[in-house]
Amino acid sequence: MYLTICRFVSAAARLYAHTKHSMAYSAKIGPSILSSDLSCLGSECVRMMECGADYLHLDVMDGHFVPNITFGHPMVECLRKCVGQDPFFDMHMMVSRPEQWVKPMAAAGASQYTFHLEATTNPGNLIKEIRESRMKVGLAIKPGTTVEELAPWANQIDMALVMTVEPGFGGQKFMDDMMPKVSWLRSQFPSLDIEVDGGVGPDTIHKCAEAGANMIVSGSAVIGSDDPRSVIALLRTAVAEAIQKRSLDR
Ligand SMILES: O=C(CO)[C@@H](O)[C@H](O)COP(=O)(O)O
Ligand SMILES: [Fe+2]
Repeated sequence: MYLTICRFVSAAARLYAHTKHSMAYSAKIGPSILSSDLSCLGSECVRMMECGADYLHLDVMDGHFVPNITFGHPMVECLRKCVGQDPFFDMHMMVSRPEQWVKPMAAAGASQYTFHLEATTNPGNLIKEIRESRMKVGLAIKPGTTVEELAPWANQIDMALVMTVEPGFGGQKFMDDMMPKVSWLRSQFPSLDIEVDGGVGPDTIHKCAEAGANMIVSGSAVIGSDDPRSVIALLRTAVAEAIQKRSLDR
């Protein structure tokens, strides 16, 4: 009897340790507010947080790196004042000179600075500058960039963003053929935060979750829904279940 209890306790401890290790990352849903009524950005951010968002994904476009213009750090500063200190701002910097906006974005209240690998010749230096500005570091790749190009930086960043559309516009069709990039990254970097962005919603979330993404950006599917709270919950459940399954399979 004593032996049976000991075996049970040690198996439970192993399972706990295993799960704890593989749960180094968790399911997080970040609505992209680009899809909302841009005249009401502050209240839309508040509404998304009230609907259960884990973070807010803010798309900055400069009309040069991508063929569209959105907003810059003055808007981020206003949004920070509007929502308070708590919400995590993931800045998706679709800009040609990402070095230029590190300090202004940090001062405006950005939490994470996600820049594009294609936009800089010196990712190492940019990573250092972002850290010195006390923000987390995200590194994004466009659909045409291979994941092997991102890999050398993966141990220095907090999050890798695999774009699942060509950056520039919300409401585009999800590109399934980006999923092997996510699977490869998950296999090589088991505890890295991996984000997907573009065309992600209830119809495409399972592919992202199974491939190993844990940070999910969703614009039109969440913001355009009559019930954003349920969509956010559905997306999070799909990702959490996939994480749990992976931890049991290992
Ligand atoms: O960065 C981008 C587009 O460039 C995204 O963040 C989109 O804004 C997401 O919107 P949906 O594709 O989910 O509608
Ligand atoms: Fe984005």
